[in-house]
Amino acid sequence: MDIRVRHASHAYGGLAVLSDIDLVAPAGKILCLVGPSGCGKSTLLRLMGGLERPTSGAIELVGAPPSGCLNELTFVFQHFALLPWASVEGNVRFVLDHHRLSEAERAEIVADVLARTGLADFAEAWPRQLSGGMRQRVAIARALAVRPAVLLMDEPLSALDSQTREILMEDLVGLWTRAPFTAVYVTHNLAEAVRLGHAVAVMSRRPGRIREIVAIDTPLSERRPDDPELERVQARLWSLLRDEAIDADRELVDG
Ligand SMILES: Nc1ncnc2c1ncn2[C@@H]1O[C@H](COP(=O)(O)OP(=O)(O)OP(=O)(O)O)[C@@H](O)[C@H]1O
Repeated sequence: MDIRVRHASHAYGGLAVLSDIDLVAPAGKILCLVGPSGCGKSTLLRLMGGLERPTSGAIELVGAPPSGCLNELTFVFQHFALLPWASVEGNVRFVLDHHRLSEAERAEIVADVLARTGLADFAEAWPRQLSGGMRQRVAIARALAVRPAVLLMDEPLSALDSQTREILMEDLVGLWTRAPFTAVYVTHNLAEAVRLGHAVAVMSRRPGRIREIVAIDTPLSERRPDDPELERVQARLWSLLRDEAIDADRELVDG
């Protein structure tokens, strides 16, 4: 399923946050959104997910959802928001509770996503026993359990240390390579954007506009941290962002 943003603008009261965003997140690809602090990345993601309505313009879902889709749009946030009183398995099971599924179907989905995210041996563990990386795996497993048409990810790795981030990036690439999903992925981190994005949409400072969409052709599974082509793309992204980021930073200090 594609998610299409049609000339969307958004304001909070008198604060214009997004201006005339026209963008497609194509089915089966990961679209990264980068931009200076406060430019409206999370707001755009929330509009895409239907948590807010744009002040003007529209958001459309186009095409058929994947087979077995229980929720078309699912979020993964920076903070994992796991249920502390439920085990890993219980946390995943929870999102299936209000869907009409047999017990066997439910068990199959839970076992499948726990295996895909490397959590099969941790099914009985409690969130408090898990490292940050493992907790975020649970959040990803929970999101995948509903077989979403589009996975909306808001800085999912930014609370993690750099080594864990690297491992989870490899996990996400593995998950996508084995079973391609559609995702919109907000990040501050350009290295993450060039590792995970089939395309990277660069936003201007607030009110956020799309400055440019940079496509990256290297297959995800062939991307390495020190790949010179990716370093070149990352430098290009930084050249697009640098002045906007400096101005956004000044705006926050002055404001
Ligand atoms: N619910 C809200 N009510 C009022 N203002 C809001 C609300 N949510 C966000 N804002 C403001 O809208 C602007 C854009 O916020 P948003 O979180 O979308 O930006 P962002 O690019 O994701 O920021 P960051 O990179 O810092 O995470 C900011 O100035 C923020 O303070």
